[in-house]
Amino acid sequence: MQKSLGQIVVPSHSPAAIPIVAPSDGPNSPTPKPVSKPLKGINVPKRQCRNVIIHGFCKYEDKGCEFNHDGNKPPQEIPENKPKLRVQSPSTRPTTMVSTVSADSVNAPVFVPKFSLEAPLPPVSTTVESTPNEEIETEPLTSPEQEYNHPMPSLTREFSNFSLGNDSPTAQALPQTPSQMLNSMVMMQPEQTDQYYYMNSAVYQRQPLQYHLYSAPPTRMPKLAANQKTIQSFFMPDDLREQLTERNEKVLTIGSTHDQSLPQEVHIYHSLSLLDDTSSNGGKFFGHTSWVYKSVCSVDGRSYVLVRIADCRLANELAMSMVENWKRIRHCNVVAIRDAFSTSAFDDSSLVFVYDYHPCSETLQHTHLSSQTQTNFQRQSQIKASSSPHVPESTLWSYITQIASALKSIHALGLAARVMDPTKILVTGKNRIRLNCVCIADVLQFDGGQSLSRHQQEDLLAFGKIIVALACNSTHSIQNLSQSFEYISRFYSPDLKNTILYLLSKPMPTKTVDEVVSLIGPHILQEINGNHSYNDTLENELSRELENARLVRIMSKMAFINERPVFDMDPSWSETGDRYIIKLFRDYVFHQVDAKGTPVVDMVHAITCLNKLDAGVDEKIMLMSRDEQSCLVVSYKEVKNCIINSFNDLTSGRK
Ligand SMILES: Nc1ncnc2c1ncn2[C@@H]1O[C@H](COP(=O)(O)OP(=O)(O)OP(=O)(O)O)[C@@H](O)[C@H]1O
Repeated sequence: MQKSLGQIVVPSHSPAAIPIVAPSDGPNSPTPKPVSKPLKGINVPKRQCRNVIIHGFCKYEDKGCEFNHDGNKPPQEIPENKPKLRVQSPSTRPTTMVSTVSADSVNAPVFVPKFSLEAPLPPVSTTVESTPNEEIETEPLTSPEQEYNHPMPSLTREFSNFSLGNDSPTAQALPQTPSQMLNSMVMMQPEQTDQYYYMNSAVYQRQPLQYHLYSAPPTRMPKLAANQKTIQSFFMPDDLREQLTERNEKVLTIGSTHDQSLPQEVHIYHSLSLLDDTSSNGGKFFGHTSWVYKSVCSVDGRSYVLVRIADCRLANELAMSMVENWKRIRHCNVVAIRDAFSTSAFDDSSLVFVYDYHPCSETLQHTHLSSQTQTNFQRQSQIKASSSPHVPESTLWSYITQIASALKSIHALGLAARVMDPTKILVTGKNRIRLNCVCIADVLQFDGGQSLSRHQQEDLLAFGKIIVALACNSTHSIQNLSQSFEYISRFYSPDLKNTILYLLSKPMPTKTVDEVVSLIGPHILQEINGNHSYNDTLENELSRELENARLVRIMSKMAFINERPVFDMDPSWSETGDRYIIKLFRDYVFHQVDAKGTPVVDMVHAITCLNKLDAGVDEKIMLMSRDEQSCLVVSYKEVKNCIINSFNDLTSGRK
């Protein structure tokens, strides 16, 4: 038999995923039907046209419709060489699987016309099986090439509908309570309604993450066969997923709405919440009270940090020009400043500096030098050399490298950090640090850059003090340097001690951050190596998740279509035409049973099938109806087209 697009031939090696079982003879089928394979030279009686049965006439009677249009006459014979498309019951030919369904049949819906009789009949494609040995004649809707070459832009549009992120401005401005939701519904005209509006909305209070629900892989894995994989191998490690989920959660969390003291809106920022709620008096910044808020920008929908300097009036208007200078610094170890403005929204004259928000960040002070983590410095001398230091040397070198790198960029642009303090350095994730609150000092104590070199020398000095504090695990260590160096010599390498000595040495013109960088050269290489390895690990994880994102999209589309009770006024919409194929495919992927009727729960099978479906490969599979009365051989590509068509139907705006 010739393979063509219009005819499906089951490949001999086709994986018969659902065993082909002869149907049991029900009460309604007392006699087995004869094999209906059209034999060469024998004419087959022509069958009654369904359009005549349903509508009383067939518009295509004179336009090539090959079926019998004379309701009372017995079916005629058709010429033997006329191409015939049919589905045969698997019961009749269980071994050769004569599923001579047209490939186009996957697009066939359909006895129920969607359009009125006056309107042109929907051009449906050639044939589909609904029960064994039944055929329906149709005209192809589009050429197969047209169907398979689905335009990319429309595909992209469809996928963009699946955006579940909440980082769009629309998503951020969503109603939070059901009553707000109701109000917004009332106010919205039907044509304004975004059909995905509520998909993105956080209507209910977000619940805290249930970390205990994340299960780790068993500690002892059973020995796996070569073709077996653990379920964990498909997904990213739990700890990484937890970390990323927690960050996403932090970004989405909007502060307590009960804090009425905060303004609803400050400039273009709303949903303010205090980031540091431990102190009721705020922090101190060059003698000014400061507050740190997380907020959402109404322009781009992203979260930002607002550092507010309360009750502050600038003596020199030029001071704000420093913000533009600082905006030029885009460095991975500096929290980027985005904007600065003065405002009376807090019922005073406040200066507000806007920074990028890095969720789940802690200050260096909090991570290593808080009252709980600090060791009593007086007892340091009693600590034995055999015990390990509080901050491992590799971590200290990582910090030194990152701070040196940040300072190098800052000093190179003719600026000084001036915020070298453990409370102004953020730690995010493992050893990832960033200088925070840059620029504020330059604005509050504006001097037109006259004391730049002094400030740069102070940066290096403060850098040295931070490392001493971290190494000795005490902020007081700097007050007793001889004891501190004794401790450092005991626990850390001479390289580290020399670097600290250099940073704490007397300020002089030759003492620059460039010198520091050359001093720590070998450790920078180590840091680069570590970063590359970590990047490789993350990329590896990303590549696996990439597949998962594809699968979620295609599964979501299937879920939108399958078992939909009513669409287009048609209660059987999800059971007919393209949708029927999708349903059978869903059964093929997820609802298989073995010979004993036990469910086959095979993740590898499901993921492989879904990947092939998403890629739209030409490989053919055999789908079988639930009553096992009919089977259909289709390619993944055809199933994918069915999904695309049906999803387009759903999203075309028809009611
Ligand atoms: N850009 C940012 N991204 C994410 N979190 C931040 C950012 N800036 C600050 N934070 C968080 O806000 C908290 C408060 O910041 P702040 O600068 O006031 O630190 P602090 O330790 O309270 O210092 P101070 O004692 O001077 O008030 C920090 O602990 C940090 O977790």
